[in-house]
Amino acid sequence: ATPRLRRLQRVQQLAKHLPGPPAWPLLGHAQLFMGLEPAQVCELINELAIKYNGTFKLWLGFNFSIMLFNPCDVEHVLGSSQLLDKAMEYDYLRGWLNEGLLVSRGRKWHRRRKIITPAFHFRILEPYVEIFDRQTRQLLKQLAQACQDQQLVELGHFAHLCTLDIICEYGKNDTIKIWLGPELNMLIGNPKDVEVVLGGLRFNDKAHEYKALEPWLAEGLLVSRGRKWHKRRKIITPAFHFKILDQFVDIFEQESRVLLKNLEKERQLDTKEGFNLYDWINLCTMDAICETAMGVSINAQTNVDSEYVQAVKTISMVLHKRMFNIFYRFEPTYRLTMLAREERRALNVLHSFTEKIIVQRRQELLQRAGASTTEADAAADVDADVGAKRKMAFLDILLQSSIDDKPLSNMDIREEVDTFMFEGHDTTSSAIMFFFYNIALHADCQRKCYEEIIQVLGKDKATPVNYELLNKLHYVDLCIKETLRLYPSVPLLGRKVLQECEINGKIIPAGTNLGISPLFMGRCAELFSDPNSFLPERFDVVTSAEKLNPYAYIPFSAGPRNCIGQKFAMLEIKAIVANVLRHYHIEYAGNATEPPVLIAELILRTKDPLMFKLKQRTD
Ligand code: HEM
Repeated sequence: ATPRLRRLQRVQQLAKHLPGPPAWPLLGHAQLFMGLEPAQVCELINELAIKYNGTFKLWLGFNFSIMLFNPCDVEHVLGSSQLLDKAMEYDYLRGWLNEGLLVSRGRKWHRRRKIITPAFHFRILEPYVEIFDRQTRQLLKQLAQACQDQQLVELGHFAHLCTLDIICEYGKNDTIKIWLGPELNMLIGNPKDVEVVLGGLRFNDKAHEYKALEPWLAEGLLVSRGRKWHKRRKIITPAFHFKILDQFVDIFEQESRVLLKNLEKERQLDTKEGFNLYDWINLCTMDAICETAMGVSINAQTNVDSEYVQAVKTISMVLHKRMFNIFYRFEPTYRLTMLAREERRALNVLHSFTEKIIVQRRQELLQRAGASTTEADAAADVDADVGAKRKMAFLDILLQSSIDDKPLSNMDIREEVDTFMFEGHDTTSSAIMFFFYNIALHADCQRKCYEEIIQVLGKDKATPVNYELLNKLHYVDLCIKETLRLYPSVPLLGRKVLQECEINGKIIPAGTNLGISPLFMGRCAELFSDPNSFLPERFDVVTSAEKLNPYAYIPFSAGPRNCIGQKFAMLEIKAIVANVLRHYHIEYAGNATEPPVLIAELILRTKDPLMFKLKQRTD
């Protein structure tokens, strides 16, 4: 027998004498845990501990564990200087923590522990107490408010915001480091450093967190790197040319008309608590991006239950969870979760849909290339079975592009189209929702927006918006910019340092993650006067005294890897808000004196939905 087999035989021999539930061949006790929710796993372990008097064995396949609940046993293990190595389950942490103190062993652990211990000396901890105190008071205020409102208090959430505030406290105005195990993260808070990072191509690689996007977006523009990114960016840039955007305004117009119908139903319901505007806007922006990116209508606004719409919603939820919940970060354990199963199902729907459209459109283009001009024109008017229409700039440009004289494969195109789908709808809907929130709270701003819209578009509500008219909405433009300062749709950007480098005198080691927060910078008093007030005029180049630093205001990021879709986004937002505002006066139905609790995930959102009421305009 091999040494491994001999070891297993020995384990099996000794295990026989230990208490524990009966085991199945090969599976061991794994079947006991299959399909259980995390809370049920804890309950089961608790029951087994009681049943077997504090000590029991568990076979998970060939993996043998003993669970110890008896204080004498616990003392023996934790008090020992021999039993210092961590269990196999900790290996999943290595992808993130590498050999940080938590998982390291032997001599390495000893040495590290020795040098890290002084960092927790009371003299070092003492100055932190003031920060804990201040942040806890803030936490208490939130809790007191929650009790007053008789809400159920979700402590975990408040605690999370409190720790975020502590980090921001350190980072005020500057660049700070945060160690997560051996992984160094730098949070960059000053525009000079931001300029070095975003202003060139040296820091073009995205941070580790973006990996969660790969199952859906593969190597699309948002996550790709190096030469691939360069070449793709070059061929995609023309897709956002103003002549192409001009055609899309029709789509924005049509989709906002459908939105108006849905809003009218909500207005007629006229409930006391108002309604969640975000959900309707999100469906509207999903319709708009689907039609502009792929040329097909999914009719999300009229068919919320469609498989594709549900899959987009599922995948957005999965991405949020994977990026921000540590339990879903480690691939091997993640693969076994229900979430992973949901993700696989949703990806299958999304990828098959995109592929079908690409294949079909490629064939159409080939047929048209081989046909005479009149035949081609006739074919151009026929919609295919998935409802393909003629305005297909994004997909068309990709299909007609080549890199190194080779056309892009279906997979190449799919990743870019999926990237548009992802980047192009939650971002704009978040911006539109916060826009309405801000102007609902600032009656004067709402009035000015409305007056400008009427002045530019005229009184006839049936007049469609177009590219030229939207560009004349100057005051609306200022309100959108100010909204994105206070509520940037992408609250955090991350880059990875591949080689040791210098940022304004600071030497940054290779492997560091760089974090830049448009949300934090947008509210920094050193960068914006009266930062918490909604003051759209600050962006007016003619009247504003404030000179804005392009690296302080970065909702669309900045530099060569900025948002490629920003002009598209501004047009779409303007088309939707202009159409809604000329029909309705917007009222905020929540508590206007309390700012919403923000959750800075992949896309900025509020803890509770923002609720609105609408009043039909009769003038
Ligand atoms: C208010 C709306 C939007 C905001 C605030 C926004 C913001 C951003 C930000 C901050 C980035 C940089 C991300 C990073 O470095 O990790 C980005 C990248 C990107 N955005 Fe947007 N975006 C918006 C709308 C759109 C739309 C409508 C589209 C497409 C139609 C789009 C397509 C992209 C793409 C493809 C990238 C990746 C560019 C690259 O890496 O070269 N975005 N966006």
